[in-house]
Amino acid sequence: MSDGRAATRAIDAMRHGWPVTIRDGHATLTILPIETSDRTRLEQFDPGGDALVLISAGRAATLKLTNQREAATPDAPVAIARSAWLGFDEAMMLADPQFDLRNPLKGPFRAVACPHPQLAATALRLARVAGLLPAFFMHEEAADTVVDKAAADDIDLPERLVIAARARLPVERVEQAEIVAFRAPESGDEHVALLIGAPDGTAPLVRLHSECLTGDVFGSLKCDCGPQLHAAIDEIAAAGWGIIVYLRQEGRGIGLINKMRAYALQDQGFDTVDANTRLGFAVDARDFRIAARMLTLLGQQRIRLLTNNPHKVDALAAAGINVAERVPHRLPPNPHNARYLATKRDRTGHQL
Ligand SMILES: Nc1nc2c(ncn2[C@@H]2O[C@H](COP(=O)(O)OP(=O)(O)OP(=O)(O)O)[C@@H](O)[C@H]2O)c(=O)[nH]1
Ligand SMILES: [Zn+2]
Repeated sequence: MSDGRAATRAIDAMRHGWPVTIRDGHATLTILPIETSDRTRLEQFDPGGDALVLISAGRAATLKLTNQREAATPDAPVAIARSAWLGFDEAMMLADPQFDLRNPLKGPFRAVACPHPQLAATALRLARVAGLLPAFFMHEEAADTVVDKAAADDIDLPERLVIAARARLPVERVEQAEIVAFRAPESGDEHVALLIGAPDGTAPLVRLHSECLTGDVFGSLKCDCGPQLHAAIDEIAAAGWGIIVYLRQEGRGIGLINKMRAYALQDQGFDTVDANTRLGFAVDARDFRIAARMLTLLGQQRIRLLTNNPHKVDALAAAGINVAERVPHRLPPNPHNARYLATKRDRTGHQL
């Protein structure tokens, strides 16, 4: 089993703006997240000015840096050489898309062959887990905090998820309900399932709901999450029994702060897909194996799934869950989320 402590320490260091070394055998790559660093830290990290800047392929495409790359694979991380004028502020412009439309980028940027592309890919993944912009300064000298690539890649593996507690939880829309809390030892994520009604031997009606603080708590009109959650509780209650699997995968897995950044880009006119790509993330960064593991721990491997997203059905099936039926979960649009729903239909394969 890989060392989960080292991976957790790496995430913590990144959030604090401390460098982290990712190691695979003798190969090392040391990264300093741009978002949590500053001029002084950069000076300490790279006194000679010869570190590289690491960004994702999606961000590089947005910045039109891809055609200069040597790498043949379109998803490969992109390295940019620092030059005398590429200081901390300029690197922040590379990292954070909020200024893309306001500030014409300095340049020319020189994309160079990315050292240790596999380690760089792990670094970008860790940024997502840490909820940080996927952009780093990097060099090859070792830092104090070291994590093996295998341990870093394992940090949000669902296999070690366990049931931590369960209790009766009558809720506004249905009194017969029980909440089950799960803990993911490495990442510390606390996922929950709301069991509604009483098992009757049939396949439960299940809703996979990904956390949406803005929709679930504040009633945001930008998305359909809140109404979908409430309608799902009602439908499950009406069906007799079922489960809300509430996944702590805010913003389709990019975290709350990055989702707010995506919203700011949407205010500039980009849709939900392009906003994620401009930030340097996958359009959907969720791992539905977590949901499969939760259902398995609950003893429910044959389900009916409330969703419009065929990808959820495929991902559960790939993780060993028998989805006997997909039940559509459509709700009327409002003026604020109509474009969001149209984008889901037109660009991410939702059956709306
Ligand atoms: N990154 C990002 N995440 C968003 C945005 N709008 C909503 N979300 C997140 O999207 C997730 C909601 O997705 P779900 O309701 O599970 O569903 P779905 O993939 O659309 O599929 P359905 O089951 O058909 O509803 C939540 O984690 C929200 O926080 C956005 O504009 N950007
Ligand atoms: Zn939402």
